Amino acid sequence: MVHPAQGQTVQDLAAGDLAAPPSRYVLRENKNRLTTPELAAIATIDVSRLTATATAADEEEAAKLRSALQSWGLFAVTGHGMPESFLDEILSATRNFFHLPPATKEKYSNVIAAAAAGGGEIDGETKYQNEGYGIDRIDTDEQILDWCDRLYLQVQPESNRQLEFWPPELRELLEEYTLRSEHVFRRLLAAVARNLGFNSEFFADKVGHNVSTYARFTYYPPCPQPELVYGLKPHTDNSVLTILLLDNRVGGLQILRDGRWLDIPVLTDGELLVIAGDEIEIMSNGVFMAPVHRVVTSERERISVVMFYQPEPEKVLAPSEELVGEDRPAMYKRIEAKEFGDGFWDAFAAGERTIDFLKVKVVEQQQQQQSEVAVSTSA
Ligand SMILES: O=C(O)CCC(=O)C(=O)O
Ligand SMILES: [Fe+2]
Repeated sequence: MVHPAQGQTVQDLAAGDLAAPPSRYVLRENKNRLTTPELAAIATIDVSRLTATATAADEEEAAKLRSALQSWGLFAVTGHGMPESFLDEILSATRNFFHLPPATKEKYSNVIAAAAAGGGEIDGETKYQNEGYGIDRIDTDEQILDWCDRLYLQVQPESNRQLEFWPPELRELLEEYTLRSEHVFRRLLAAVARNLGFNSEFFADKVGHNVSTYARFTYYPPCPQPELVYGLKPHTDNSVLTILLLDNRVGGLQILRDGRWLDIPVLTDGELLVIAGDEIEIMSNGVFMAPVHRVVTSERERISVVMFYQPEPEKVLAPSEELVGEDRPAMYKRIEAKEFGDGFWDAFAAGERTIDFLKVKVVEQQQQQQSEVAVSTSA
């Protein structure tokens, strides 16, 4: 059972002049920052140069994209056509939203029936819905909580928008950002397909033309002892690709590479970050891997605005047949995009990757069978 008081936002908690974070947030082992991580040397890709009729110079950009996806699974993006002033406006509006009085933000609460059910306490437990403002879902008393609050909204398809969760001061900006960042997503998806030798529409057809897009505005309050907590625990994204607009003042995003955590540098103003998600890993049969990443906090507040591009719910996620062969067996089982998406939150609360939590990866089983065969033949 989860104590209802756990539904308190981190921002309210942090405003209470704490000497140390409460134990629910404190990591059991020091998994966080014993040493100062190195900076990740990530590539910057000019998306305006990712075209189907590429010149030799543009081919270089496409090659850079492939190498970035295969090495890091993440890269910075320029040439997206959005003015720096527009991105700044989104960041400022996001900061302003989180600085509104608690009672104003409560109107968008992700606690189910906050008003009707007396703070959302149902059968002694706090119930959360995905969309809205608050903390991420708590499933168990053992769960170590992340040092962040968020506003989570479905932005596409438009017919699925639950506008009662949309703060008026973010609405127009989000509408425009949704259109513009989908353009970037589509361009990248086409380039990723061409990179693997397919036509531009190859992945677009698989994910559908009516993608499910979610926006996550995250606020990481200043933390009195940042080394004890996660801003956001290690995870991979539930997305084909994720487009991130990051705080241009404070870093904190880290990526796991070869067993070590590396800092993603604060981006140059006007740049976006792109991360490969679980769905592209499955569809590419592991040619492109979703990188494990996390956020560490500091004594300074930090914000991010993240767009997750997911396939239409009824689409089936599976390794593309063209990428499966004798030398590369299918590494993932087929799974409906909706089932995969629903599993994400269970997995996230449990601190696991959805791919592992839902047992979508099959390669280990095959390897296990092979090693069993090896053992029985050598015996
Ligand atoms: O805030 C960030 O920098 C990254 C957030 C993130 O990884 C996510 O929302 O999935
Ligand atoms: Fe993420």
